[in-house]
Amino acid sequence: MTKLSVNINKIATLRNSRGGDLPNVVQVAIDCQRFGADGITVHPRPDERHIKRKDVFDLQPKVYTEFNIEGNPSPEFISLIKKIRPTQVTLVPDAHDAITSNTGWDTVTHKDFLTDVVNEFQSLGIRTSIFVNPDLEMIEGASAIGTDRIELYTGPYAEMFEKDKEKAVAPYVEAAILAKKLGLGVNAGHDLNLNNLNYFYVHIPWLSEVSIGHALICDALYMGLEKTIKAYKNCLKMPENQD
Ligand SMILES: CC(=O)[C@@H](O)[C@H](O)COP(=O)(O)O
Ligand SMILES: NCC(=O)COP(=O)(O)O
Repeated sequence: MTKLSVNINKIATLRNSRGGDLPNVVQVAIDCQRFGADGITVHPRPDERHIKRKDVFDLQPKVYTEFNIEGNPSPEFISLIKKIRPTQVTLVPDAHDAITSNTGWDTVTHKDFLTDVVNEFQSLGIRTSIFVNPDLEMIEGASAIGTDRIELYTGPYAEMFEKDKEKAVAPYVEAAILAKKLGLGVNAGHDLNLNNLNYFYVHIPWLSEVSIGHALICDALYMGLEKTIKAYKNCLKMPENQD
């Protein structure tokens, strides 16, 4: 079963816009889980533009599904993860001023650094995932590091999907096949939405998890959070006439 982890960064964006506590990030996380989310993802960035360090501590006791924390493994981030002990940590190479994640790791150049970080988190019983582009050399590099999973950066897939869906998904299928062969779990995320998600899932049905935030929260403005989460979960099923 492919799990849906709801990224609630944008709930924090809305809350921060007025400086109060509305919407309440913890209550939304509780409700997302009640509505069927298999996990909650947050990405506490250094500038705290949305999810703040305090949010992560407030969320920790209330996330009873899977808690996935994403971030660039700075000393501050590593310290936070060691205190929180989430289900999973997803390592992303984001620059501090990046508007959003826009590429995966060079797992060859950064092998030694990432190996140390992965070993440290795994020694604490935290599942590790490394954010990568669908580049076979980078998948092999991730395997050499010893990570539990990779997360395929699906921004380019989403962009190409609108023009040529077969061309969009092809490199991801190849990367996911290699990852599976190497014994890596396969997560995916970034710019997945109700339009492109099922096509991606049908071509890579052994996906462990998709983490989705921006489009899901935007859809919820029109459909409501419960109906939206159910709609995204429904995309993670094979069409009825296809076994
Ligand atoms: C790693 C990833 O793709 C997501 O965490 C994405 O970076 C969301 O971050 P923002 O919500 O800050 O755009
Ligand atoms: N890892 C991807 C994620 O958590 C959410 O990305 P997006 O759906 O906000 O683009």
